[in-house]
Amino acid sequence: MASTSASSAAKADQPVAIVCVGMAGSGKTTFMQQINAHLHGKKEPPYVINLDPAVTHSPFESNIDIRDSVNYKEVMKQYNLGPNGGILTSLNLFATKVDQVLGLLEKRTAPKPDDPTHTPIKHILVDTPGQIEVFVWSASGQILLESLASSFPTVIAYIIDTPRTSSTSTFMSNMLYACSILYKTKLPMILVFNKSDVKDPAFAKEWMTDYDAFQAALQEDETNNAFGGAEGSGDGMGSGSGYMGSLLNSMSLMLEEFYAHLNVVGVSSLYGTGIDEFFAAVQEKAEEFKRDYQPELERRREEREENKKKARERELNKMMKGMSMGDAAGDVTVGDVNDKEAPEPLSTDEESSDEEYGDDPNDEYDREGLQARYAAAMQGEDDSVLADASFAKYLHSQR
Ligand SMILES: Nc1nc2c(ncn2[C@@H]2O[C@H](COP(=O)(O)OP(=O)(O)OP(=O)(O)O)[C@@H](O)[C@H]2O)c(=O)[nH]1
Repeated sequence: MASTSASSAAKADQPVAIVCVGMAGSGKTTFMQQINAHLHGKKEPPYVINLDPAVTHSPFESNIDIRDSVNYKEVMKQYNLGPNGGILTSLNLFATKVDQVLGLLEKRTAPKPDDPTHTPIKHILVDTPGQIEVFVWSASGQILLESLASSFPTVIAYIIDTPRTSSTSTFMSNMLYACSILYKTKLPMILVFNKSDVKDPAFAKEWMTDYDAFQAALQEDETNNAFGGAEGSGDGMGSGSGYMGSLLNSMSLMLEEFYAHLNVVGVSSLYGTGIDEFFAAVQEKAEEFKRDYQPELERRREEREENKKKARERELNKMMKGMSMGDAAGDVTVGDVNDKEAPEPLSTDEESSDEEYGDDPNDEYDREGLQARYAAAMQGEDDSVLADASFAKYLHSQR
């Protein structure tokens, strides 16, 4: 599959995958809705994937929705998890279906030269959970992103709440967060300063390009005691200890190199301003992906192939150990991934209940059979085992 993906990724007319990440309240959903509407308005409907299992109401339709495959509330109940654990485990379960997701994507985005009425898909929009770390720092988030990037030019859009980023300290916190996402995902990134109707993001662009301007703002924040804190607030001196100032100062120097790799756009998702600039940045980053990121991805993939056999063995052993611990996890199953345009519904795995393991409690889930099916699945011959309850139990035991 890797070589197919690699060669397909090299095609020039491929759609660009835009993965939207942003903190809760940054306006990620409104932004997604706006770019979706913008593309529909241009008669270039995108392919939309929702990876947020906990979202209760979405103002736009998704072609693939994690909620159709994983029941987040059931996951929380069965595994006795809180909201974040529920999102993480739902993503883990969904990641086992990544091959189906890619299969659908490749099918839907394939050119149809024989059909003159066919509108080619130019953009794939991916919505992610507001708990950024659950997506960016989880193994499943990594699997989903890497799989996407192995088939399509992929760009991260980091949505920032501009009014809440206007002080030097919140700005720097956000930049460090963006920096960590960039280094974790190793994908080109666009900083989307949202809510430009409330606060003009010009200040942020200036701080990112003009060191002196950031210094001046820092000085002002210090003078106004914007950093507060024990030393600064109660001594009547009117300014902080200087610790925050010097920390922010050093960080701004350090981040100069990082800023050079970013595109910055100001948008108002509410009023639709800045969306054209955003898509221009997407185009630029997609080119950058093909030029700079793709060779690195290929190199990493080859490196992984080298170690794959050993890793398979290790994982298999770990899985066997995990399952013989007598895990009492429930019967949560992951439904097959289907999309809204699929002509015929795919079968679900609802039947993959405990009878998969046999009635004999000493059977240890039919180790040999499972081992063989797992090995087959790892070779890409059969992915159905990844969705059954055995694997759900394994995932649970690995949390
Ligand atoms: N003024 C203004 N408000 C906005 C803009 N974009 C989003 N909002 C508002 O910001 C709030 C949060 O927006 P959402 O789109 O729900 O944000 P989110 O990041 O998806 O939040 P979660 O769903 O909690 O992850 C809503 O009240 C939006 O109306 C904008 O460009 N300008």
